[in-house]
Amino acid sequence: RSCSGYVSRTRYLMRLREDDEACREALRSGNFLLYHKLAPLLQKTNSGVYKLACLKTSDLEHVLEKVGKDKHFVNESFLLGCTDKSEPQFSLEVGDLDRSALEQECRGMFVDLRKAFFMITGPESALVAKGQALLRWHQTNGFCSATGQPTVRNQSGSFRVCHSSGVTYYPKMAPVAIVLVSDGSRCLLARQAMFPPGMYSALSGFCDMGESLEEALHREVAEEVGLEVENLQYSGSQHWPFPQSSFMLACHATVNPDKTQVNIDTAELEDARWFSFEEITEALQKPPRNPKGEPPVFWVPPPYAIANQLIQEWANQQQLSRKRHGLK
Ligand SMILES: NC(=O)c1ccc[n+]([C@@H]2O[C@H](COP(=O)([O-])OP(=O)(O)OC[C@H]3O[C@@H](n4cnc5c(N)ncnc54)[C@H](O)[C@@H]3O)[C@@H](O)[C@H]2O)c1
Ligand SMILES: [Mg+2]
Repeated sequence: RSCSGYVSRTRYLMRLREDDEACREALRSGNFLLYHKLAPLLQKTNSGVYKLACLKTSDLEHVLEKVGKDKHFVNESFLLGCTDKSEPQFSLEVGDLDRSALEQECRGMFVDLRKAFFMITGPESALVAKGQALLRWHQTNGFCSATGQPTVRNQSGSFRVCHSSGVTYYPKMAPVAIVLVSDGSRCLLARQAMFPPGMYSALSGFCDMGESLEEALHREVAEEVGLEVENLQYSGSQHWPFPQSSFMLACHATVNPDKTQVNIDTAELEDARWFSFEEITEALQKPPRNPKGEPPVFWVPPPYAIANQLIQEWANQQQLSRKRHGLK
């Protein structure tokens, strides 16, 4: 076998996506994430931290039986991926079943994704977001927008098809450009009125149809703060589940240090300000969110958000150049 574990897992998933029969077979040895009206099921571990609940097929069938649902309901699941051991992972919406009975049977609780996402960590956050995104997409694409006829899913859930028009629909993400603008010694962060008190983030905006990432970045910065950016540098990307599936494409950019006067689009932003290296390093060390009742202090998005990665990279870069110039 010349295939690496990664390649063989990828090929296996490819087959499950395309081959209904193979996917139905895989449901027999699956790991299932449950969602109740899109809220994922979490379980508290012995050490008191929360983890994503993951049920084996036989456990899920047992739970379904207990709450009075046919075990074939398992077939309504959607394929998400597979574990390192090539165990297929699925998500299943159980919103029509009794919530507290399920919670009791599974010894867990359904938690709104906005909370759950930050209660669990690392790769599990990405998985729980992906599971919800796929369920939501299927729930909102049940009909063909050309004919109004019902669409039919394949077994894995990698697409839906309208047999009347022949149109195939694939799950979608909306591309978003996010950019951390620097003037060389300060970086520009902004807040929307709906952000939690005190939180500032990098500038962002949905890409328009037909636009490149570069065009979207230039346009968003011009629209939101009235500046012209240059020296775009790609940093990374992530799927972001709020409010719905966004595909975040993150870059750094600079402005001429003589042209830093911001002119805020107040319809979009409540505030936009330049922050010093010292302010940023302090914010990066602060735990997110203010204790209740205290006046808002400046803080930045938590580590899992790609905005945090951009801010962290900028701070590292500043630190390096300060060292080079003999500053502390
Ligand atoms: N992960 C992160 O670090 C991070 C940081 C900042 C923003 N975000 C995400 O980026 C996305 C865009 O943020 P924004 O508010 O700056 O966008 P934005 O500046 O484009 O403003 C949002 C407005 O754009 C319009 N719009 C255009 N296309 C849209 C589409 N496909 N879906 C929804 N609205 C669309 C709507 O009128 C909406 O009110 C959001 O999903 C947000 O949660 C993620
Ligand atoms: Mg924006």
